[in-house]
Order: sequence, then C-alpha cells, then structure tokens
Amino acid sequence: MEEIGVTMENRNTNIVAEMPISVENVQEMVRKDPSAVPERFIVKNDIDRPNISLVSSGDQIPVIDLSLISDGNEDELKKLDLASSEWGFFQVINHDVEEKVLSGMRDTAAEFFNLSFEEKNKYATQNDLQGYGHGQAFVVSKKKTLDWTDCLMLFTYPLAYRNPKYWPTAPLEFKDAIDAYSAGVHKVGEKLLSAFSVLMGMNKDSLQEMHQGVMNVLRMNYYPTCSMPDEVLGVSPHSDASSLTILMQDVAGLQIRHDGGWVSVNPIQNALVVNIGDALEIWSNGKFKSIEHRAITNTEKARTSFASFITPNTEIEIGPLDQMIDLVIPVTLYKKMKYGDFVRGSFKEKYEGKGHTKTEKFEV
Ligand SMILES: O=C(O)CCC(=O)C(=O)O
Ligand SMILES: [Fe+2]
Repeated sequence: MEEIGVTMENRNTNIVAEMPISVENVQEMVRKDPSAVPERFIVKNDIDRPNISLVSSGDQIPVIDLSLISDGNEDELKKLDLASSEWGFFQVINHDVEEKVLSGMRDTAAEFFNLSFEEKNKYATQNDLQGYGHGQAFVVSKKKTLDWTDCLMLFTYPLAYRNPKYWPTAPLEFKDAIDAYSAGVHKVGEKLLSAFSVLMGMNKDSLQEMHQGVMNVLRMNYYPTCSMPDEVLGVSPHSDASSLTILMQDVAGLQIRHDGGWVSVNPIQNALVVNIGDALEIWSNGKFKSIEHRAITNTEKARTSFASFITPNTEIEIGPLDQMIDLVIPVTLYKKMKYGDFVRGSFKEKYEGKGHTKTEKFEV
C-alpha cells in the first residue's frame, strides 16, 4: 500500500505531513458560535470573493443521457465530445444508479455529519497515507485562507485499498450506503471511460486498461452554514488531478470557470455531475478540459457533496496520446511523466487554481 497518499485527488495528506498545523473542525466551530468567522477563512483578495467574482446563472452546463451513450448513439457521443472540450463539466442523467442508492448515501451521510465531534473523531485522518478518514481540507500552509469545509475521505476501489478503520460504524447503514453508492458510481465511471476511449479513436476498453487498475476515492465534503458567505469559500478554486470526477451535490453551491466568469451548476434531481480531471486532459493533449471549480457556502442550509475521483495507478506514465497530436493540436502540450510524480508535484506547488498543470507543459 505504499504510495497510497498520492494516488488521488487529495490536497492535504502529503502537505500536512510536511507542515503540520492544526485546523479546527469547521462544523464544531459553527456549533459553538454560528456567527463566528475567524480571519483565516476570509478571502483576502476582493476579486476572488463569491460576491464579487462574475457569476452567470443563465448558462447551464450540458446534460448527457448515459443510456444513449451506452447504446452508442452518435449524436449523444458528439454532445459528450463537445461538453468535454468546451465546458469540461456536464450532468449525467439515466445513469442507472438507483434513486434509493443516491438518497441512501445522502441520508446516512447527513446522520454521520450530525454526530458529535468526539464520535466523528474516532475516524480522524492520521495523515499516515493509509486510507484517509475524517478531517479538514486544503491545509496547504499557515498563510493559506482556509476553506469552510470538513470531509470524510475513503478509498473505495480497488477493494483491497479499503481501510476499515476509517469506515464509520455509525450510523449503522452508512457502510452499506457507501458500498452501494460507490459501486454504482464506479460503473458510471467505467461507461464514461469507454465512451472517452471511443472519442479518442481507441477500442472501448483502452482507457480503462491504460489506468492499470482504476482507483476510486470518495470524498464527502460537508459545508456547514456560514454567516458570511460573500467573503468565504467552501472550497477554493482548483482542478482535480483525477482522470474523471463524478459528483453528487444535494444543495446548490458548485461553480465552474467558463468564459472568464463563474457559472453555477444547478442541481438536477438525481443527476450526477461529471468533470474531466487533469489526467484525461493530459491524455487528450488538452482537447478535454480539466476546468477550475469552487464551492460557495450559504446562510440557510448545510451542504454535502460526494466527489468520487477516478484515478490511474500512480506507477503508470501519462502523456498525450499519439493520435491526439493531430491537425487540431499539432504539438505535444504536456511532458510524459509518472502519474504519481504529477500528483506529488501538483500538491507541492501552493495549491491554487490550475497553476500546477501548467508546470507539466512544454512552453510552446
Ligand atoms: O462541493 C463541491 O461541489 C465541489 C467539491 C470539489 O470540487 C472536490 O471535492 O474536489
Ligand atoms: Fe474538485
């Protein structure tokens, strides 16, 4: 299980190991004083604050019907191609994950996050690179503005990577709910990898084989209500180091970069939000875009999002595929490198926006 800490879209484990700082549990802070917003959470730059940055609510990210994709429907495949190159984000409907599985995940997670801090702390992350657990997100340096979120993060696939010490035993149904949800989402990921293989001119199993063992990490982000949502971010802008991320959000709050502004992703009941991660951007030589995104908070209702990061084996080398260096993009935009090194490099950089992916590019 060595190397486990860099196998995923995880922004804290390695870094915390290097620079240990204690960060309060955000929910506990809000429980003690619902109006408190410590200075370290206030976004310093006006331009980066949720109330100032340009947000368009008119634009809507594309919606993809996964059952049509699985049937090989050409029009829907074209839609997926366009969504991934122009938006990097789309919502998926008819994905075959049962409604009761989705609501089971949401309901049991809500019960978990409502438990006392002491109870949740039994699964506290040890930063020992052995499977994560409950803790705080995005702890990069003492200077960095903190995000208004707590999270529970678990390896879900391969099964051998599940570490029972971090799988909560309360509420009782939680483990089964996580199991059913991650199985459903894992299948959605496999179907999408098949579709992207075809879109990149390969056999439908190619991308999956190139992963050399698809890994999946489930990160449950819990955003307590915040009395100053205009000056605080739930999650700061970043792109995911995954190949694909599949996300369920219960309450609106996700925003993505588009045309120089921020577009809110409005929840569609029982739909899943999918985004292209850095690994797929690199394989596709920049055709499919790994887009910056962030989450905002609100005063009314705590929010939970469930992000499943699909990642390749850390030992494999990734770089643009030959067939993606074509008439449209005639040069190689990224260096070949070991996926594990790419992830490590991206977290050594101060974790801000998409700066880290640029370091992997050749200057062209
Ligand atoms: O909460 C959200 O909607 C976004 C979460 C996210 O981007 C992440 O966990 O990587
Ligand atoms: Fe993300």
